[in-house]
Amino acid sequence: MSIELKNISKSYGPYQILKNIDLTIKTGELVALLGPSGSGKTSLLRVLAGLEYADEGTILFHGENLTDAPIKKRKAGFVFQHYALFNTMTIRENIAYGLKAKPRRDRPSKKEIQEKVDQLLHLVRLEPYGDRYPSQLSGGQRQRVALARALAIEPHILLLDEPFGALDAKVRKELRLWLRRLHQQVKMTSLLVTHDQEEAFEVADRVVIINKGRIEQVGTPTEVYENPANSFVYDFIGNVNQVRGTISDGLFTTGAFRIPVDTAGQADGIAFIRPDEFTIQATNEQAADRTLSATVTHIHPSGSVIRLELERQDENQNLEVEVTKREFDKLSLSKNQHVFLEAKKVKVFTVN
Ligand SMILES: Nc1ncnc2c1ncn2[C@@H]1O[C@H](COP(=O)(O)OP(=O)(O)OP(=O)(O)O)[C@@H](O)[C@H]1O
Repeated sequence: MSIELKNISKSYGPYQILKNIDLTIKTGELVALLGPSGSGKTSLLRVLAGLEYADEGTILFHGENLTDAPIKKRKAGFVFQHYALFNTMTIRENIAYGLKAKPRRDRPSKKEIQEKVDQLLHLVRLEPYGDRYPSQLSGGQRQRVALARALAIEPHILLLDEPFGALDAKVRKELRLWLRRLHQQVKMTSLLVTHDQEEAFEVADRVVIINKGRIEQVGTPTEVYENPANSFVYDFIGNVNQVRGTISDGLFTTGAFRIPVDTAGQADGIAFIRPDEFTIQATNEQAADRTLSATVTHIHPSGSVIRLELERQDENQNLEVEVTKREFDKLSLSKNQHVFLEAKKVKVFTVN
């Protein structure tokens, strides 16, 4: 089941919270909607599900116009952050709930329901827990039950709103790998809402970055990480150093650092450089134009990657650099040492 959103807009009173959203989700694709708090992720999901209606625009489910159709017609399975399991029902009963609640003519037989529940318990790896109650499971296990329950009705699309948001970091990590594998098995067209960049990048086929109700970029995790479309996306996805400077006649300059840019004329600019995109030169001479002069202020020796804090010598600015343990040992860096940082990859945006 493919989904197409065309020019979707929505306001609450004077506040426009979704602005001309165009998005296509292909059949069987898992797309993550990623953005800061209040950016409109949940609102978009609700409009898609039929829990809210858009003021403008069209929603197509496999080519069929369901813009004004009620929730039922869209056949969506939901999983929310807070496990809405029925506490007085066993896990089996919880999973079977949606099937038992069907009108008699659509309802599968008792035996079919039992078989379906067995299959789903197997799919979410909870076979031994079918006769327990939700309070006897861990948070992660309960979310797996919630997913099994959502899948029981054989939805056309799966909508996941921060499904692992209430769980601790370790369980979240396990569950997102598990979700990835589950999705490979069931291949259900799915939309995952999250504000966690790592989660979106690890789980999704494609990522949609949303900010203030507008889509900033859509792409595979690699495309978005390697080629952020604008300064918002660069800043939002992962750690990045932002170095302010000026653009003049095709050259971005800050201190002795200069690199060519496509922008013509004069403007203020910001160069974005990720911490792992520097080469450290422990020499006394500046070897290249794209080099910043800096002093090591802190060394955080944490595992195979060493994180360094440095202070620029020509400006009052701190920089963050990451090097492999191997490179760090080779350079034998120490606190207060002066180095040059050569930027291997830089992206400059003009400041509006
Ligand atoms: N029923 C409502 N009435 C008025 N404003 C609303 C309503 N629901 C959401 N909003 C506003 O719409 C904007 C987008 O909210 P939404 O819940 O979609 O954001 P979100 O990206 O899902 O945020 P979070 O990650 O914090 O859940 C927010 O500014 C919010 O205050």
